[in-house]
Amino acid sequence: MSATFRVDVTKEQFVFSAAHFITFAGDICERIHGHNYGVRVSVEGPLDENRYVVDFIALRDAVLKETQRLDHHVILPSDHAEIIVTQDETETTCRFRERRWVFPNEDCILLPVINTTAEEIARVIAETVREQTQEQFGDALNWIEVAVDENCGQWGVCRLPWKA
Ligand SMILES: Nc1nc2c(c(=O)[nH]1)N=C([C@H](O)[C@H](O)COP(=O)(O)OP(=O)(O)OP(=O)(O)O)CN2
Repeated sequence: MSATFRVDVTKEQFVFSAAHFITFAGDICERIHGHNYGVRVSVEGPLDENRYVVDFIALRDAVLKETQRLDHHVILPSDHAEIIVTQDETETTCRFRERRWVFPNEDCILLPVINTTAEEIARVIAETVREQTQEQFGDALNWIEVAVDENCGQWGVCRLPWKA
């Protein structure tokens, strides 16, 4: 069997603090609460002329850009069937049945997810990092995986093929 190679990057700076709430079991909607999310990223592929899969630093910087974008925001889903998010010039209003939350626009990040679970947030980070680094890293890689830790060891993980 031939060798396979992968890089894993996880840094203290990858922690982002954000508020969210999810629905589960059909109609239970959590109270808004926060997590200090942690992130790990992995990429698998052949070694290049430097004997790298990819440069740690370039991968680190792409993830940092995304964790910094999410840090200190309320993360809301844009694709949930019942959490309805609307925005006017200044405010973001979020409704779930009879409940309503209102935030300044600048405090919110809408993600293209059904529910803001760790798995879904991992997918969004993986898609964004893949898109940002694809030109630089080329197309020989096999996959990218992002893991998001919601609470000291509760990880949601998403692996995407390198070629979208
Ligand atoms: N597979 C997943 N399971 C759960 C997710 C998730 O994203 N993926 N998310 C949640 C909730 O968001 C929940 O709020 C998790 O938060 P946590 O603080 O861990 O909940 P606890 O009740 O365990 O909190 P304590 O601080 O430990 O009391 C649930 N499941």
